[in-house]
Amino acid sequence: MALLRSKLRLSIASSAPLWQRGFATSKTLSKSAVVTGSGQGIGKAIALRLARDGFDICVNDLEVNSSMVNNVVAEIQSLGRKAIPVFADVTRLPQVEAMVEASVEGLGPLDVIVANAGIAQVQWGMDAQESDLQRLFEVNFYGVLYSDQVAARQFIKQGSGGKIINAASIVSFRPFLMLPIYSATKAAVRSLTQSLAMELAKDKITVNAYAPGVVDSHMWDTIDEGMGHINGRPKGQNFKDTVNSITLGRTSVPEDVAKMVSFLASADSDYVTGQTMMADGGMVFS
Ligand SMILES: NC(=O)C1=CN([C@@H]2O[C@H](COP(=O)(O)OP(=O)(O)OC[C@H]3O[C@@H](n4cnc5c(N)ncnc54)[C@H](O)[C@@H]3O)[C@@H](O)[C@H]2O)C=CC1
Ligand SMILES: CC(=O)C(C)=O
Repeated sequence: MALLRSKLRLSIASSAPLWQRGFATSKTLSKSAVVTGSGQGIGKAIALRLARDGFDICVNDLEVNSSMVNNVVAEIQSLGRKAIPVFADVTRLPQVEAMVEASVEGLGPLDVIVANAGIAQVQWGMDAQESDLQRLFEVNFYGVLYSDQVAARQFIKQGSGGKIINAASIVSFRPFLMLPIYSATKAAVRSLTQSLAMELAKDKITVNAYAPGVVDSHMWDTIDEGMGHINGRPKGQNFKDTVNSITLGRTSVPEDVAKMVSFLASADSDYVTGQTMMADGGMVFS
């Protein structure tokens, strides 16, 4: 029965064009998604939202975060969807390859990858060292590129297209003071998203990115603390201060971002590619 189901999934996946496949619900054949860096924060919210949308989820993060990952997996399973934990460092191509392989093995054909894993570092551009550049670009750019490449190869092998969704930021459009190298990595992700959209359209693969504004997550805890070291503001103040430049008058929560990613992962976005879509409460108007 399981074999039949997986053969059925494969034949549906490979025979119907993406735009005819529509949404899966828990009662229909499911789709699957890999979400990198989904042990916490925005990635976790995306993983849970996509699970609610009907996806089975490969939950990825670094092994050091295994307990968080296992909790996300359990939460998804309690929603009635399949989930598997895969510990992989997205800066290492062989680990990304093994991650996608494990996802296909455990959950069936891949439909969506969300290249979400990222890190930030507060500093002045004038102080940035080679090791800072290396670390930030390795995770935020190489990690996204490797995830996209490996997923795209899998989509091409399956022959039915797919959706690549990258983590950009509003700093892809306009850098934040004290986040110069981080901002440059996110501008690079926006550019890569456009290039791969052009390159992969012939394979029925769309490539888009989401650009959050200020999101209450572990990342902003570290940004707030780092900025505090530079400008002396007390803990939490740099985060709070951002509200002054948010049109909707509040910082965001990971679920605000997950709603946009849900759209980008759905059939409703089939005619959208090469876009970096902002979910920032109106901080940057493009
Ligand atoms: N928090 C914010 O305000 C914003 C975040 N973003 C982007 O959204 C994405 C998610 O951010 P948050 O959830 O806020 O961050 P977070 O720090 O809360 O979570 C990021 C996750 O990525 C994982 N990760 C880091 N390096 C990894 C690696 N090499 N391999 C696998 N996993 C790795 C971390 O362990 C962590 O669990 C990032 O790409 C970030 O740059 C963009 C705009 C705003
Ligand atoms: C961390 C980040 O990208 C912003 C815009 O806050």
